[in-house]
This record gives sequence, C-alpha cells and structure tokens, in this order.
Amino acid sequence: MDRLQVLLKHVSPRNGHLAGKHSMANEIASPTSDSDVVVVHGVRTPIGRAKRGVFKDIMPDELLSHVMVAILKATGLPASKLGDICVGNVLQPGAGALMARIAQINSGIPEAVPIYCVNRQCSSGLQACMNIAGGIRNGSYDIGLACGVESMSHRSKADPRSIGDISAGAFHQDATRDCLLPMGITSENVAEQFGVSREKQDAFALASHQKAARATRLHLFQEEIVPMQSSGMLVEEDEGIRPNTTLEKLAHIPPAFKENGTTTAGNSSQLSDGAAAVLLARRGTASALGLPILGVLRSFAVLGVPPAVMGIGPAYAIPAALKKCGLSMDDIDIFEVNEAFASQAVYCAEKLGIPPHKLNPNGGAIALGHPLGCTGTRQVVSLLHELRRRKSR
Ligand SMILES: CC(=O)SCCNC(=O)CCNC(=O)[C@H](O)C(C)(C)COP(=O)(O)OP(=O)(O)OC[C@H]1O[C@@H](n2cnc3c(N)ncnc32)[C@H](O)[C@@H]1OP(=O)(O)O
Repeated sequence: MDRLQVLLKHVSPRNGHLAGKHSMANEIASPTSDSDVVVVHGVRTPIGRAKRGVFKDIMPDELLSHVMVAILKATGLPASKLGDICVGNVLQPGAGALMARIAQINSGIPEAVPIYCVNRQCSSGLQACMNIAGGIRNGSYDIGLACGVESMSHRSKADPRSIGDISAGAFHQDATRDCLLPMGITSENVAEQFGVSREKQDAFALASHQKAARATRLHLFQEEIVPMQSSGMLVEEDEGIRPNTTLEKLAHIPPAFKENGTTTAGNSSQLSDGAAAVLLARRGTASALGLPILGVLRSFAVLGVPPAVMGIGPAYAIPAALKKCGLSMDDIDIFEVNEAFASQAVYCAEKLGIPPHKLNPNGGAIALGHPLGCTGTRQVVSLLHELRRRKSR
C-alpha cells in the first residue's frame, strides 16, 4: 500500500559516479561525509506477467537468487562482506522468510550472513532499502543488501477470517472495515473523492506505456535488467509494456472493480513476477573497497492515511521526507510515485504540483508491472540508472 512512500535523494554531484547537475541542491543541503549511506549498484529481473507470463513457472526464490548473484558478480563484492540482507515480500507465507534464506544459500552467500524479510505491502521493497540503510546508519554494519521479490503467480492467499473483528462479527470503526477493501476499490474511492476522471487516468496510463516502450526501444533498461532463463528461453525485456496502446483502446476497457467505475485493467498496475536488488554501503567503506557510488540516501518518510484511500500516501510522505533534509519540491529532478493505480498517481502528482516532465521518464508500474514486494526496489534501481545516464550525457 502507499502508506509508505519513500523519497530517495540520490545524487551527490561531486562525489559519485551518478553525480549530476540535477542535484546540486542536494549537495548544498548535505555535505559529503564518510558516514553517508550510499547506493553502490542496483539490478533487477525483467518483469513478467503473473499467471500466464514468462515467469509463471519460476518460483520466488529463483527470481531472488538471480538478482543476488548478479549484483555480487557485477560489483565483485565478496558475499562475506555483507552485514545483513533485507528482502521485501508481500504474498509468500511469513513474508517469504524461508524462501529468502533458501535464495541466499543457493546464491552462495555464506550462512553467517543474516537475512530477514519485511512486509510493508507495496512499499516492502523500498522499506528493505530503508532498513538496510538504517542498519548502516546506526553502525550495525557497513554494507548490506536490500532486495524485493514477488511471484504473484505463486501467491498465498490471505485468510481474512483470522482477523479479530471479523471473527467477532463486528467492525468497531469504518477504518477497520476499510482495511479489507480490495485495492481496486480504494482506487475508485480516490477517483470519486478527489475527482480524478477516467480520461485523466487513461492519459496517465498511456504515458506510462509510451515511456516504458521508448526506454525499451532505446535499450535504456539494459544496465538494470539481468536477463533470465525461463522454460528454455532467455527473457531480456519486461513483458507488460504495450507499445501499441492508444487512448481509444484504453477508453474501451470496462471497469475492473465496480460497475460504472473508472479503474480498469488499462489504468491499473499489473499483476506481475519479478525481483530486484540494491547494494548499500557506508561511503567510507565503499571508497575503501573501490566500489562505485551511484547515489546517496538523504531522507525518507512514512505516513499513514485513511485505508479507504490508501493510494494518496505519497502526497503526504513526500513533503515530510523533503522537510527532513531541508529540500523543496523544486530541488527534486525526478519523482516516481508508485503507479498502483493511475487514479492515485494522478492525484498525488496534481496535489504536489509535480509536472509531467519530472515523473520517471521510463514509466512505472502500470506499464512495467507491479510485483508488489519487488516494486520499491525496482524504483530505486530505475531512478539511479536514469540519473547515471543524465550525468553521462
Ligand atoms: C499500494 C499498492 O500498490 S496497491 C496496488 C496493488 N496492485 C493491485 O491491486 C493490482 C491491480 N491490478 C489488478 O488487479 C489486475 O491487473 C486487474 C484486475 C485490474 C486486471 O486484470 P486482468 O484482467 O488480468 O488484466 P490484463 O492485463 O490481462 O488485461 C485484460 C485485458 O484488458 C485489455 N488491456 C489491458 N491493458 C491494456 C492497454 N494498456 N491497452 C489496451 N488494452 C489493454 C486487454 O484486452 C487485456 O487482455 P489481453 O491481456 O488478453 O490483451
């Protein structure tokens, strides 16, 4: 859910490989220090369509292991140097704790390296990055691996009967009942309550597909995607992007969650399978080991919003994250607001005054797919590589 939104401040212009003119304000606000938490590298699998896509027969530990192996290989970091691993996951039993440990061992990461999972719904992968950053900040370790993984093809279904209010046959407050609303209904609520029209939602979805299609065409995702074998085929690209979609096609798709609603298969994020990994370190340690520095984590914030309109979270969390590091909206060059549904992404962008050119130019979850626990980690990977490209231009 979007109760978590994290703002990453990624670049430190004079110090990192990703440094760029785009974040000078960041440099001013936060001088470089050896104790900075820096991002060393990020990779991801291609994202497949759940249930009938390229990874429908691949289990989550395999997706996860694929990115774990890839990021260690790409950075040349001995796995024994990892102080901790945190994995975002939503749908596997116990947020994937066993699956994650199996993936770690299969990746050749020593048993002495600890691992745990975190479930903050759709923000789990971002929370994994923040947890690892927190461990570095508080001195528990110097290098850690944050991952996110989800196989929505192999999801375990939640059993709402195990919740107290339901067992007792009564809800004590409306907000309690709202916690059980299908996510698509929360999208309808946002659209209705804040007047986000179907036309605006479809236009946003179209832009997401067009941006992702362009990025694929220009091979921009090559730096972040680690191709993966599946059923004898090498999967190299995201599967959910529809380069030929049009506003007219989108307008003909029926509402998915409610009669006369405006949320459709076209303007919702897709059910998907995928994994991503981000290596974080203390700056001093990264420098001593000769590791690259892609970006610097400056601030993050988490705020709760009413469950019935869960998707509006970023509109509250982004200003809170900015305040913490003394920056303003104008200081930020790229935003990726989780595209859980176009309704909420449109609402958040309008509420915060984010102009279209400042939204991730390579698309988000509507086009690329939204493998819940993986998505936040994928966002970090995607933004970092975009910033690196800008720097190298
Ligand atoms: C905090 C958070 O992030 S909460 C968010 C958590 N995520 C969710 O809740 C996921 C929300 N999404 C969903 O539940 C599902 O994607 C649904 C129910 C909306 C749609 O599911 P499906 O029917 O399986 O969607 P699917 O992608 O197959 O599309 C159905 C049809 O619509 C049409 N369609 C969908 N998208 C497009 C498009 N962009 N352009 C043209 N046609 C399209 C196609 O005809 C498609 O059929 P096809 O795949 O055979 O071509």
